[in-house]
Amino acid sequence: MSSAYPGHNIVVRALGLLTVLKTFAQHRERRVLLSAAGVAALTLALRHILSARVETGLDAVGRKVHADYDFDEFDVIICGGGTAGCVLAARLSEDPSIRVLLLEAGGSGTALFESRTPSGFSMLYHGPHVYDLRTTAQNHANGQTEFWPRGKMLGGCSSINAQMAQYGAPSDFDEWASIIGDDSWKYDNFKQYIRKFENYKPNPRYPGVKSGDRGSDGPVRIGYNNFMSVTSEKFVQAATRAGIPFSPDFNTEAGTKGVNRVLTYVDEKGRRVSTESAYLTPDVLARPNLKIATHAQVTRVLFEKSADGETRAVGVEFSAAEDAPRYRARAKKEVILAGGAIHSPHMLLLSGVGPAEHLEEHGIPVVHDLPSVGSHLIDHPQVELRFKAFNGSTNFLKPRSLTHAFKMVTAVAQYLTAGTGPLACNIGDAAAFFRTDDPILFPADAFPAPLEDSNSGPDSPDIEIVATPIAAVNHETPILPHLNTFAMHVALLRPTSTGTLKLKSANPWEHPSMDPNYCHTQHDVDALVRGIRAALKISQTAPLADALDAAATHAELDHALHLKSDAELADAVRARVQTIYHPASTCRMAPLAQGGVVDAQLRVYGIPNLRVCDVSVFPELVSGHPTGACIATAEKLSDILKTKLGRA
Ligand SMILES: Cc1cc2nc3c(=O)[nH]c(=O)nc-3n(C[C@H](O)[C@H](O)[C@H](O)COP(=O)(O)OP(=O)(O)OC[C@H]3O[C@@H](n4cnc5c(N)ncnc54)[C@H](O)[C@@H]3O)c2cc1C
Repeated sequence: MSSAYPGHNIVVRALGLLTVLKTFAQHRERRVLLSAAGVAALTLALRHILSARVETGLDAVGRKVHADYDFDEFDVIICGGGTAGCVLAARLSEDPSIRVLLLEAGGSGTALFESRTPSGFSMLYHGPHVYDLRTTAQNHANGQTEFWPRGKMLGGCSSINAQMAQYGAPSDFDEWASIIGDDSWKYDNFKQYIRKFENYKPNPRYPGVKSGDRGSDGPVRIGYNNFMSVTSEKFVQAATRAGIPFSPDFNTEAGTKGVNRVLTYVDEKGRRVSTESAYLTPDVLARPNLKIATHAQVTRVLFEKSADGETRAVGVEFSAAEDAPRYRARAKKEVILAGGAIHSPHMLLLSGVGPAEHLEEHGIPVVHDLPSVGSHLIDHPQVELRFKAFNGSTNFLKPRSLTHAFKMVTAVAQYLTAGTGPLACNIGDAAAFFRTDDPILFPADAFPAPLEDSNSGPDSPDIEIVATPIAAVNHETPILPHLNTFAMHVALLRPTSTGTLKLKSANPWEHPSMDPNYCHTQHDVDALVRGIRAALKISQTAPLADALDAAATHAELDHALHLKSDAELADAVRARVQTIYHPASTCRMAPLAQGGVVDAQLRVYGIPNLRVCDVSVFPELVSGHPTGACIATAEKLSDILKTKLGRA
């Protein structure tokens, strides 16, 4: 249930921090040091947490399911207060005539130190604020299951992501428009919603970013406010020398190819900008027509049939826990699912909307037979290449030695006083975007076999290399923690393998089964092999080559990977593929006959007042990072609904 007072949160968070530090306090001298670190960290936590607010209790918005059928009524109920959900809640409630209820399964993200601090997100991975999900065993990737974290808090994944603000190529959105047959999704029309959320202030240090290309009045602060590691700076220079042009701004009409440090969702005080922090500001939270219930998991949507036989969503059922009371709230006009790529299709299936046969298998009464719910699950697969660096690693953020603890104390002090330093590093601080048919990187004499072109247009990339000043096992545990490490994450942006999401059971508290079908197509393996070749070339180009220890031979390191044949690299891809956290497209916006779940206005086919709005509606995965397109999609739906429902 919701915590009753902010002080409770402060104590819990501070204790969490101290527990982390305590792990390393095994010797007396470390204890002295760590007390200092503990005090600094506690102060930091307090500073970030004081804004925590009392959360709305479930009783305030619903009546118990068995009490009666006279439950509280809203115009719009939003199920999921994540990246898209917070945008919808804030924008729709701008019109005082629209009564909005936002139901979120988790608590507040801004109240969490690990979320607000750009480098801290992986510390949340296996706790209560993140869905600790795993894929099914991957048949084409050595039978492995993959860790798939998803944010369970206001802001959703925008509260735990790597804060990289690159939104996808213009042709990706033109492709969306062509799939759904509606030009309002074309980049030239859709970009107004990107500009609407952006808040970029020109910076003389980055003259290449043209103010006309970036929005300046929106709620989402973007900029180069993150800390940039020395090794990633060298990566940018080496990639340029290896043949990838420098790009002053990844998000322009000219396309998204090139290399640079990344624009981030980090503000000038060095804090993460999530959609909770950007949109659910105190003035928004004070609106009498907006109610937000946290720790409120929607267990199903409620439907009624009208006299003319039309099925309408009339409300939702929700609860704090499996064994806690269930509540209901009534939606007079619209129900919007914004649970993300995993939980929006999950909510649809639990509510009886999906493939009839699959629902019947689990004993769920079929409300509407919609075969494509959960199909077309797609993700960006990646392979992490690991190197020993001479310095510059952020390994010490997970301290393992006295030296690390010293560095940590310095970093905490730097962050506290100036909002910068390694704690303000978003971890993925630089990136290169290019194509597998680039003639400079892949000359025909060395790469004679052409690959299938899976791009959305001639200027969009299909490979991204993300540079990180740390190499980690399972996304969080540093490899060789006593060494400085550096990693390049080679990600395939336009995979042709797709998979499915299905129910494991009719129990809303059991997560569905997710099969992204990694490396099902040979194309995906071959394209990743090319990406790895390019990354290895960059690793051997100055000045990055001089920053990496080419003589390091540990089995966990990839300094000798360039000696392998393509067939050996293909084996390595299947053995090492993992997620870069971008699952999408499980409730696709596409024509019904082509596997669609929602139409161009994000209405679920067959149920006109039930909509889905999050990355699950992406017709195809963008060739970049999904948050920007997700926020813009929510901005667009808000405009559509305010025109339809509002008075103002
Ligand atoms: C570790 C990580 C790093 C990433 N890095 C980047 C990056 O650098 N840049 C980028 O652009 N993208 C990044 N992404 C991807 C991006 O953050 C997501 O694609 C995007 O935020 C998803 O937004 P969404 O609205 O679809 O879902 P989410 O933001 O996941 O929101 C779904 C919300 O619904 C809630 N919910 C779920 N089920 C229910 C229910 N039954 N009832 C009530 N509430 C429910 C959840 O708790 C959550 O708050 C990253 C993701 C992760 C996990």
